[in-house]
Amino acid sequence: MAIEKAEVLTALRRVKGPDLTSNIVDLGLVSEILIKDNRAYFSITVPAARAHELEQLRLAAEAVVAELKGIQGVTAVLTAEATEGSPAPKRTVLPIGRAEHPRVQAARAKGATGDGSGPRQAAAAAAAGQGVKAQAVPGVKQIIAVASGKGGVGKSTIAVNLALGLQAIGLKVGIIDADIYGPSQPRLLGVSGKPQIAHDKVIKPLEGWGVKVMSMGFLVDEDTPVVWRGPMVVSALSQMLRETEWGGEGGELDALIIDMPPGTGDIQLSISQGVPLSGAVIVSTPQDLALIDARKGIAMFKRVEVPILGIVENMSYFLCPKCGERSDIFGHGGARDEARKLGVPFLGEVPLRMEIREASDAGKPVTVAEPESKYAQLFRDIAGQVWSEVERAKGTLTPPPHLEIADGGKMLKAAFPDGRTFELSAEFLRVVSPSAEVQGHSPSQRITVPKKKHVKITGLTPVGNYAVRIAFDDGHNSGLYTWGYLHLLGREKDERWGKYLEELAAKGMTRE
Ligand SMILES: Nc1ncnc2c1ncn2[C@@H]1O[C@H](COP(=O)(O)OP(=O)(O)OP(=O)(O)O)[C@@H](O)[C@H]1O
Repeated sequence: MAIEKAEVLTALRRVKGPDLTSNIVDLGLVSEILIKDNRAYFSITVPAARAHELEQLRLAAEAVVAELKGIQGVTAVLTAEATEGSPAPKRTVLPIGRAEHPRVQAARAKGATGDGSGPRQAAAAAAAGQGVKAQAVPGVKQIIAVASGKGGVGKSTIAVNLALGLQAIGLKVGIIDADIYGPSQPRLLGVSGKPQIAHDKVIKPLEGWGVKVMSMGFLVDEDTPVVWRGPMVVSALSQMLRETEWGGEGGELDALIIDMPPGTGDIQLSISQGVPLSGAVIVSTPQDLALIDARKGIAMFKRVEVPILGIVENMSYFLCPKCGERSDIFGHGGARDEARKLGVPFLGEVPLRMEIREASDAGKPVTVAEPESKYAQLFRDIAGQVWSEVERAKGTLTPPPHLEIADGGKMLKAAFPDGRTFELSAEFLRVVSPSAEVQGHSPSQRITVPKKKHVKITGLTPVGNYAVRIAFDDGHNSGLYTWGYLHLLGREKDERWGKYLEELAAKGMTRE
């Protein structure tokens, strides 16, 4: 049954205004009520100076609406009329601490399973940073936030290429666009349309280049007033996280990237408290101002004990397409210095390049558009480091193996400190090369075919202390094999890739 605005207004008439004589509706304090998917959103105008003491009023308003039959969620915020310095009165949401909603308390006391709306409320409350411990997200192993202290630094571009880079190193990946002020992931991944609701009201995510994608843009219309987008982002994100079928047929996602809204305000804080993040990647440009904001971002994540996986310096330098000359137009190296000072990993410098922008505009990010380019390589290297940092933070980092090229290059022997030794044929390694020419994470989506039969390994180049780059005699040398990936290949080569390799063999390829 759809919730009507009139019902919400009737309920709110039970709440007395700050003067305790009349109710908040008749006092004209309640804003336009927005109802989406049986979730109600509204604001109550109060004097800015009394925001803290009127928190009870906000809670009371949420509580009376939460009692309506069929309601799925309520978000009320206190706003103040800000007239100073602006020609037209403007509403600002007051940044107040949000206490736990009584209904959430009740649901939690019941183990958050009681009346069906309890868990959802608890999840929304968790996402709203209301002191509920972040719950795990079904179908997702690790969640990585990509954040920036300010807008326009290329956060979304880095996020999508990071997702594709992670996929290229053998992981199953999804991405959520939480940037309510300008959702761009579907466009970047060349995806259009809206996700379908499958069985049991579960949302089926869209998919672009093998990456599962959900966007705030699917749930919150562009015509939603900006003042509402902040509060809505938190509950819509919670809904998207927990009601989307991330796992599905392909199995659990190894990593879900959240393209965060730019900045370090209340919304970002709520997300980082309410979502079980494995860590955060901070994107910055080299300018001092951007770095100050990046520092704020790092401080915010540290405050809520989210590990910083590292900093990426984007638009780090300009490479002249004609002469190849490099200019440090924004200054350069600031993020590297900042990372050193703050004791967080520095993940890499991404140049300002037309190819990167054009590829994004065309819905085919550079990592898939030009997989052999140095930019794609760079994103795979960044992804490799990010993943190692995630594993380090979780205590699951695979220690380096002893590697040996055997049988005249036909075989790689990998002996891991856990005592396991794997023999991986050159041809198998070539086929499962984690380069971006390999699109998609399932064997059938992989398009890599060695350029010659009986391919051999010609060289191993260690990268950091987390991966090796393997060169083959057909000229391919851009695949980055992390220790974790090599271990996985050894463990699961038959189950995951056996059938595919048989198909290749049927086409005339051999496994040795
Ligand atoms: N390294 C780069 N080289 C060239 N263009 C880039 C690069 N990184 C990002 N851009 C371009 O800069 C613009 C802004 O990038 P993007 O949308 O990724 O930034 P953002 O930080 O997510 O922005 P917002 O905060 O507004 O969401 C886009 O047009 C994008 O294509």
